[in-house]
Amino acid sequence: MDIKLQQVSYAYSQGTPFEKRALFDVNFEIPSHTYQAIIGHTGSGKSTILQHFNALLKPTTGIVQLGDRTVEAGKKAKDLKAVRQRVGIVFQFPEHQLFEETVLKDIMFGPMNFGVSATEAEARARELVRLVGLPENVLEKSPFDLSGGQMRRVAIAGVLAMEPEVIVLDEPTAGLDPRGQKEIMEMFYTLHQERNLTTILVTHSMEDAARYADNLIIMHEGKNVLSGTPREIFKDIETLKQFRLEPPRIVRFQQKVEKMINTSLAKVCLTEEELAIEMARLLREERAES
Ligand SMILES: Nc1ncnc2c1ncn2[C@@H]1O[C@H](COP(=O)(O)OP(=O)(O)OP(=O)(O)O)[C@@H](O)[C@H]1O
Repeated sequence: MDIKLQQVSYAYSQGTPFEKRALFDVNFEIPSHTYQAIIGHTGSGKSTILQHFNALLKPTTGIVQLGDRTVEAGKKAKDLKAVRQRVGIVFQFPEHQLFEETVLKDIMFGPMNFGVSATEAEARARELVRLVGLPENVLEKSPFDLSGGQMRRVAIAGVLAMEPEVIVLDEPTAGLDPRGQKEIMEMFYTLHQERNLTTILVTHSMEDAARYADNLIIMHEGKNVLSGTPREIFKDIETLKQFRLEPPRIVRFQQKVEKMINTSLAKVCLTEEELAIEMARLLREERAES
């Protein structure tokens, strides 16, 4: 399902003395099956936008198109329940929302609430605990007896149990150790590839945005100011600085190397592996010349 925002503005507490405009005429489209990263400095409007992806917030002005459903300022939208099944949101620290006595019940809760049979919901839970990297015996445990990292995985399994077409990830690795962070990011990338899951990652990590996303949407002061592939976006460090963003460490390192050897590499490298390959190519060319 495609998501399209047209001239979307949003104000918190509209019409009160506390009114706070958080989005201004935001326009972009997220085609099905793509992996998008939304990046921007603190307060740029990322969390406000993501709540429009399943109509938790409705625009103050403008139109949000969620597949065949239209959410429009001042109009009543039909059948948002179906949209909420199709778009799963993994909020920051999703483990805070766990509440059932057992992991099994917690993962089954969402699908059963949407009319899935207990047998089917249990089958999904058994498959998903494995997929998120937990042993099957956690199913009978209380979620509150698990470690923070394990609780995070249970909460993610609960969102996946709804079998969404789109998954929205709000800083999904916040607070995890580096190994846990990598495992979770790799798991979502595998899901994106193997199940064609449209993935929207809201992140402060330029490294994750560079490594995983097909396209980046840059937010600044409530507006979408820039969009493009990671290579396009991270090529222009000066523009990024205007939006108070820095490119990934590896791109900054490449710049340092280029200054040292007084040569530009053929492309912006987004990972250490890419930079190593480019440097090896340079060495081969130099050997061939001499
Ligand atoms: N519930 C709220 N009531 C009033 N203003 C809010 C509320 N939530 C967010 N804001 C304001 O809206 C603006 C956008 O906030 P938002 O949380 O969407 O930004 P963000 O890019 O997600 O920030 P962060 O990276 O810190 O999570 C900010 O100025 C923020 O202070």
